[in-house]
Amino acid sequence: MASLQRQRLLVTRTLPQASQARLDKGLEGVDVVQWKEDCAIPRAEFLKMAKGADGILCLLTDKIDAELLDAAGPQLKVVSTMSVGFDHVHVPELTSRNVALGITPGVLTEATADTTVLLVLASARRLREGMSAVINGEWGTWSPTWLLGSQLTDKTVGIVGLGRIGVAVAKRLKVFGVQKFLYQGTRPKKESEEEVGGAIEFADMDRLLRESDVICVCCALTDKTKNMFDYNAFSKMKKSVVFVNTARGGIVEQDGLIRALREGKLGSVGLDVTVPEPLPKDSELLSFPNCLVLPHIGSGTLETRTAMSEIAIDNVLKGMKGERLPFPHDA
Ligand SMILES: O=CC(=O)O
Repeated sequence: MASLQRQRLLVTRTLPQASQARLDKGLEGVDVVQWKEDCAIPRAEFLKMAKGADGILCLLTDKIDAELLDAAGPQLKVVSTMSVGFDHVHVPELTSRNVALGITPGVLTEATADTTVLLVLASARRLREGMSAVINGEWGTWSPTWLLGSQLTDKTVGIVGLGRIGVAVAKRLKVFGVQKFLYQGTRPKKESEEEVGGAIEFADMDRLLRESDVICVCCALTDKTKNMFDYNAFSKMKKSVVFVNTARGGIVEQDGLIRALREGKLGSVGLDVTVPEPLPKDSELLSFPNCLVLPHIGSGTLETRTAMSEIAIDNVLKGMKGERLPFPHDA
C-alpha cells in the first residue's frame, strides 16, 4: 500500500497563543517548520526555509515574489497570508505557477475601523500635544483658548475606499454627528451606501479633497492607489483637515506629506502605516506635533489576531490538500 507522503508547511512567525497551540499539537500529515524569532524572517533564511514547502503561512512583512517561489520549488501549492492586504505578494507570479493565495478578510474589519476612529478623534483633539504637555510640565492653568481641537458634529467626512473597513468606519463616525460622507473608489457602491445610511455620496477625488473636514484612507494599496496622496493632493485639502491613514503607507507619497506638514497646510494627521515600517526614529514625520504615528496596530487585538491566524491556518491546510481555500484573495 502506498504510504501518503507528508507535507511541509513553513510558518514565518510565532502565531497568537491559540493558533500556535494548534500548530504545536501537530497537524495530521504535515511537518511544520517555523521561524520563531520575534522579528521578521530574514530574507536569506526565508529563501532557505521555503525550499520544499508545500504551503507557506506568511505575514505582511514577508515579500512573496518570483525569487521566493523559485526557492520554494514547483511542489508549492498555497501561500496563506495572515493579513487582508496582499500588496507584499506578487499575484501574477503565483497565478502563473498555479499557487493559491489565501487572505484573512472580514475578521479584522471591526478592529481596524476602531483604530481609524481612534486616530480621527486623537488627531482632531490634539492628543499628542496634550499628552506631551502633561509629561513635560507644560500643563498650565485651565485656559479657554489652549489646545483647541475640532469635533465631528456637522462635518463632512471623506472615505477613500468604501469596502468593508470603509463602511465600518463611516458607521462608527456617523454617531458622532457627521453631516455628510463623500467617498471615492473604483465605482459607486449602492449597497455600501445603504449600509452606512443617511447622507453619503460618491464624489470625484477633487471634490472629496476640497470639501472634506476629515479624510480617512481605507483602500487597498494597488498600482492605482500608490502615492495617491501627494503634495498636490494635500494642497487641495482644507487647512484644518484631519487626515488619517490606516490602510498602507505606500498610498501616501510621504515626502509630499512631510512638505505639506512643514508648510502648515494640514490641520492634523494620524497614521497607523508608513514607509518604511518601522519608521526610523529620526524621520521628520515624527517631528510634527500635529502628526500622530502608530506602529501598524490597526488589527492589533487578541481577538482579531487570533481569528486572523486561525483563518490563515485553515487556508493553508485546505490549499495543501489541493482544495478550495475558505478565503481566497479573489473571492
Ligand atoms: O494591515 C493589515 C492587514 O492587511 O491585515
